[in-house]
Amino acid sequence: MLQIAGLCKAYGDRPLLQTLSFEILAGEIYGLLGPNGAGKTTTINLICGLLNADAGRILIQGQPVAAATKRWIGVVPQENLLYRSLTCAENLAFFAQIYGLPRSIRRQRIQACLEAVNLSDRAHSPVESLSGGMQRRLSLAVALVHQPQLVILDEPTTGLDIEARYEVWQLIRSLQRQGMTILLTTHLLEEAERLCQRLGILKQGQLLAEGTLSQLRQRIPAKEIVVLETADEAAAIERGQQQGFTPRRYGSDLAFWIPETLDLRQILDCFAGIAIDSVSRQPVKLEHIYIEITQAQQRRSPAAVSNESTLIGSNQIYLS
Ligand SMILES: Nc1ncnc2c1ncn2[C@@H]1O[C@H](COP(=O)(O)OP(=O)(O)OP(=O)(O)O)[C@@H](O)[C@H]1O
Repeated sequence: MLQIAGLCKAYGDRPLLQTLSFEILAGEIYGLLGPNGAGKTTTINLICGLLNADAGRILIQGQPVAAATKRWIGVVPQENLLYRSLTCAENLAFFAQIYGLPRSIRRQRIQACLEAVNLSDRAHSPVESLSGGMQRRLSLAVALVHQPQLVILDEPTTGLDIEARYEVWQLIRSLQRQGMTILLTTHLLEEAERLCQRLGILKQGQLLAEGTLSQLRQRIPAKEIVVLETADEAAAIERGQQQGFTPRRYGSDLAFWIPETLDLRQILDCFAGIAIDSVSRQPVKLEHIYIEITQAQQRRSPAAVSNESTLIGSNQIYLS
């Protein structure tokens, strides 16, 4: 559906995208992940034809970006681009007109789009009276009005509460069921883990890794991750390494990759003689993989692991 090959883009003399290449298959949800400033929105703007590349190629259904390909794409930008004083139906009518939808089908498309995002009962409500979640759903309806084949969602649930987020996730899945291809950027790794079939991890304009979750998971050869709280971290790191555990720091947590499944008693036995205040065990999650990939360059030694703060949920077991 979408092929990107050798894409380069600089802002002034500052290179941003550096020979970026990836492909999105028809019907999949592809997650483009990466830290702030990695180049995700720039990539989206290039796909939409809002920016011109310095080098490289973008093909949408085999066609280079042009007026025709723009009609195949629906975009939900990071910020909702809605007319706040107009109603939901009026906003959709405006964008339907911009896309040149014939008057004869406009009304029916507007109704279908409102229905698709569960806003039929708010058709005549002004945007400014809608909750944040409803406004986000209306943005999605706007992106669908011209029946695109590729839907691009730039951080679709940032700032939404959990219920609104679930609703948007449900909508995204229903778009996929209807045969649409979806490119999604997000900082919410749980969102990516739940929705995306394949993921690309972008940093400083380069794709550091790409694949399904299970392919990316191979970056961490561990059955589980154990987080220890101890006053004697140096001794714990040394002991962990002697046991074949790989130490990592996630935020302020000292963690170890455990290559086999051990019960709590076996874990404690491995650290016998070291005062351990608590042990928590976690499955390997996308958060761990993402940190491993994006911080690989910064890591100097196993103990000097990153201080970048990332919180990872845990089932903490406190001892005594
Ligand atoms: N028009 C522009 N002129 C100059 N620099 C720009 C322009 N647009 C973006 N940048 C810079 O390019 C870098 C990448 O921006 P971009 O918005 O593509 O990143 P991103 O991965 O989407 O980040 P975020 O996750 O914060 O949205 C940033 O440092 C940004 O400040």
